[in-house]
Amino acid sequence: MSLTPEIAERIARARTDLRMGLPVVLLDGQRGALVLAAETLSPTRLADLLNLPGTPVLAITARRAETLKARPYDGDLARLPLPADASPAWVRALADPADDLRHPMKGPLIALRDGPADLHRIALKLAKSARLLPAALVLDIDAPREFASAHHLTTLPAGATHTLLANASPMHPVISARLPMVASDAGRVHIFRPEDGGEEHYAIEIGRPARDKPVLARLHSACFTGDVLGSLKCDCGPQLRGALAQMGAEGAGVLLYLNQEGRGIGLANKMRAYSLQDQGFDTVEANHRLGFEDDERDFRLGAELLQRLGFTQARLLTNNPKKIDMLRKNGIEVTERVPLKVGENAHNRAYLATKAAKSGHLL
Ligand SMILES: Nc1nc2c(ncn2[C@@H]2O[C@H](COP(=O)(O)OP(=O)(O)OP(=O)(O)O)[C@@H](O)[C@H]2O)c(=O)[nH]1
Ligand SMILES: [Zn+2]
Repeated sequence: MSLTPEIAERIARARTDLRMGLPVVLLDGQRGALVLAAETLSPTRLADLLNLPGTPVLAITARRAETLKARPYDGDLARLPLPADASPAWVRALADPADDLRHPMKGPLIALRDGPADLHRIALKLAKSARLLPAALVLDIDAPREFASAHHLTTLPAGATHTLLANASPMHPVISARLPMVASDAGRVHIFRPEDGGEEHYAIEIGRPARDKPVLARLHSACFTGDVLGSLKCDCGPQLRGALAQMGAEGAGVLLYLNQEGRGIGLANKMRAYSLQDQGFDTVEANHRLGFEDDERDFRLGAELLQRLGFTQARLLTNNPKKIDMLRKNGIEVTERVPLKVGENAHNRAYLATKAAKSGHLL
């Protein structure tokens, strides 16, 4: 009945469970697996996990496996069996690259070749969507439904979870209100909320842009450090203010403020990436060492929000061709790329050069 949570709602619960260090149970027919996030694993929960029948494995992404010199036999991930005496420090050292340079020899790590990896893949997707380090402990268990019920654990059907995590959740408008800003007196903020319990996103409309003409638009990804603190490590703050100023000067535009902090890895992971950058890695290498792709954002969201606001054509303020491709693939005609070159300084010059060299940004 409708008072029972649907799968998207159970996934939202599962994210919270994993962030608190609780296990969740993935179900696949008669099979099932217990999943715990490596980042939030407590010593007592690890001890109890090791006391269950079977050998838990640590699933890590192929990116993290590359740094650890483990073979990702499953393609996009590697499964590392836990030694019987595995400690929380052992798990932590494999999941978190913070101490890689101080303790470089973690191996040799022998990854599993045989057996299915589908539940491990879902476990990693769940950890990423919970904005945790992408590393998860997975243990196949017998009678998974009974186990989950006895221990009050959230259960998720594997197939449907995989599908839902791969698709952007529908967004719904919540409220909009007028907001006079430095850039324009005629500002309006719209709040959108996804169905899956994820982050809300905002649209800042300047003036009343015509719906039947290309709108001056910006897809801005949240950057707490740049937008709020005035960080000099990136160009986000000046880009945010520059885009709003241009919309104010033209009298019309729409800026989507997408809460995809740190190119979609979350603020804690972005600060982990900054800590690796302090050790000498560039922005792309740091993401890879953490186990992430260079960019984990989903720009389908931008297309959906533009459409919800009634726009089908945009003049896009960006230096990132991937944003243009994604909008075009998702039903928005990008009639023009409007370059947004502001905020270069001595601290972010290398960062901007790396984005141009490795991530395809236009100079
Ligand atoms: N993971 C990670 N994220 C970063 C780093 N520096 C900045 N960011 C994030 O990168 C994103 C920058 O977003 P945008 O400026 O919208 O995107 P862009 O891909 O540079 O494209 P354009 O600015 O449109 O050319 C924000 O979410 C920042 O939080 C970093 O070193 N590592
Ligand atoms: Zn930034």
